[in-house]
Amino acid sequence: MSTSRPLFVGVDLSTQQLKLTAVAPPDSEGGPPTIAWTEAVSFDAELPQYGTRGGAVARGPCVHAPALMWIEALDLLLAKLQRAGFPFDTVRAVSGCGQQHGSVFWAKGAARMLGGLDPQRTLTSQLGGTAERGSALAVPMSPIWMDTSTSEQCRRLEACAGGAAALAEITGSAAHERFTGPQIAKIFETQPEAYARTERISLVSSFMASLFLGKIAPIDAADASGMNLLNVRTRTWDRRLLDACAPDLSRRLSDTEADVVPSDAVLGTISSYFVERFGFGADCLVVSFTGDNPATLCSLPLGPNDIMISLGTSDTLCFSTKEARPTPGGHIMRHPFVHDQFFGMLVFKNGSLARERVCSEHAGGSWTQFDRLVDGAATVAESQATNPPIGLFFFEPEITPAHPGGRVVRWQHGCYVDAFRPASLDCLVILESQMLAMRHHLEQALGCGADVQGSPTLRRVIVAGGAAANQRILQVMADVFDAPVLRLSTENVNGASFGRALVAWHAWTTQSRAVHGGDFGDVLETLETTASVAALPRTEPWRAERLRNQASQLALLYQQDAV
Ligand SMILES: Nc1ncnc2c1ncn2[C@@H]1O[C@H](COP(=O)(O)OP(=O)(O)O)[C@@H](O)[C@H]1O
Ligand SMILES: O=C(CO)[C@@H](O)[C@H](O)COP(=O)(O)O
Repeated sequence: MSTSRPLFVGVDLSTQQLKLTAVAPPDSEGGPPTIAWTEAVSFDAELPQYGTRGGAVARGPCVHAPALMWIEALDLLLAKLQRAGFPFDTVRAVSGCGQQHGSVFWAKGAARMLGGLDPQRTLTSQLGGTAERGSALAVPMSPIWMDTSTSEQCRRLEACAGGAAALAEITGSAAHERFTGPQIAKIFETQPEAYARTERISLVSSFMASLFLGKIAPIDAADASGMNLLNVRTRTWDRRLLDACAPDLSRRLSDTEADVVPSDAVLGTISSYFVERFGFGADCLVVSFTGDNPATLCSLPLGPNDIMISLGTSDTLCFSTKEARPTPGGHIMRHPFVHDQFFGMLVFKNGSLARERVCSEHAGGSWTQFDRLVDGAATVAESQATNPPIGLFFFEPEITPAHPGGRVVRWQHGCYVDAFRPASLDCLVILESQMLAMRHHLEQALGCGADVQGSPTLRRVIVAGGAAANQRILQVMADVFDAPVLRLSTENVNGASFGRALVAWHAWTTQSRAVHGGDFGDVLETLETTASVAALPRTEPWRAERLRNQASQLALLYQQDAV
């Protein structure tokens, strides 16, 4: 074992990139851990041969990603680190996460292939299949969270449970097209031979863990909550729901006594492939991987009455809750580190990509120019407090509220318009509409009994994700939620991989009974010193009036445009 400063790694296989953060524990006990290294591979730009846009291949409602691209991204990520002199031998533990709900179908023989990889060759060249042996993947294109093609399977699953509310009572969510159970059902129905050839099914998170582990990794409780298959209270598969999706599903999902493992469980040591090819220590631990949203929860010092908003490809809003009280449009999932608790989540699909679209239409794709247009519109906002413009920017099918998409609705001067005057008002109004939509749906969720009390007792919003770099977005967020918006230090650009690096550290110290050993919550508390206020709510009365009017008009647009 190397004697230099130990590092702990978090890997995030999200929608558009594979990212890695390595953290070093604090020099003195009690301080915050520091980021020692970051690296990323962008799917579209660095692996163009797979033809993805925003990390996905879309054909109508079917949105998939090539699982082999994800494998090649790991080859590339580690090769980049190797070229940069990354000290692999100092890594004591690896954990990680992945975009939620997506599934990887391992072909028969895949587990054997994972356990016998040749360190002289890349993962891609071996798992992608060779002349001598087939691919490790039974289904090359993995359905991902942006897929909306499983409405029929969703209705069937709800019928099997006794309705949408009954399914939500069991699994924490009504049936959602992107959830893994309906997706598996569709693969079974449309590709029965591929399903028959499937040895195991992983989530994107447990798929990445499997590569590091050299065997198929178990699914963790937090990410399993996004499948419509897990009884969210007992943490066991609901056999009736499994059978409603596909035959012999249970043995394809787990092979151990427990159906799912805690999201911070130590799964074993790293595969000898990584030891021999890159120089990881043979005793480097692999700690359970989870979904990217629960992973972000592992990176923020979230206190009572705080909410987390992650602005990744999707916009998501999460809060901790002691009780599982599912809400109609939201999700209740197992908490990633407080094992007897849950978290509530609202997901908005038209998040960053919708903002990017507006940015490209009006600002030529430059965020600096976009910001100028937001500022320009903000100077006249005061004069529009009584009858302010508002819109629905549903370019893609929306999750919250459920909407088929392909539609932008603009409301100005009391009527529907095709374009705002000036057209660049889109830049400010999309931000206001997105944030007001979050608040609207949070209030509905709170009405159903979440622990967070809501404005005005909402204490803080803590943000993460790529778009959290944008000050204009955070200012509108602070105004709408009427609460301070905090961000961790700007170098901490990827909360999800950072959070999992912290989990890796905590799991290692707990296992080795070394320095730390306390609660994971204590680790997160040390991060308070790195959090700073990025935006405070502005208090001019006209602004409150504008937002109030926009909120009521938005609720009306929802009703009028309801499907
Ligand atoms: N300055 C900015 N302003 C607004 N959005 C931004 C800015 N910088 C990055 N983004 C957005 O961040 C998104 C990527 O965030 P990220 O958290 O890396 O996504 P994911 O984890 O889903 O791959 C991009 O789609 C981009 O639109
Ligand atoms: O579908 C969901 C959560 O339910 C998405 O939030 C995915 O988990 C993708 O995450 P990002 O890549 O946008 O972070």
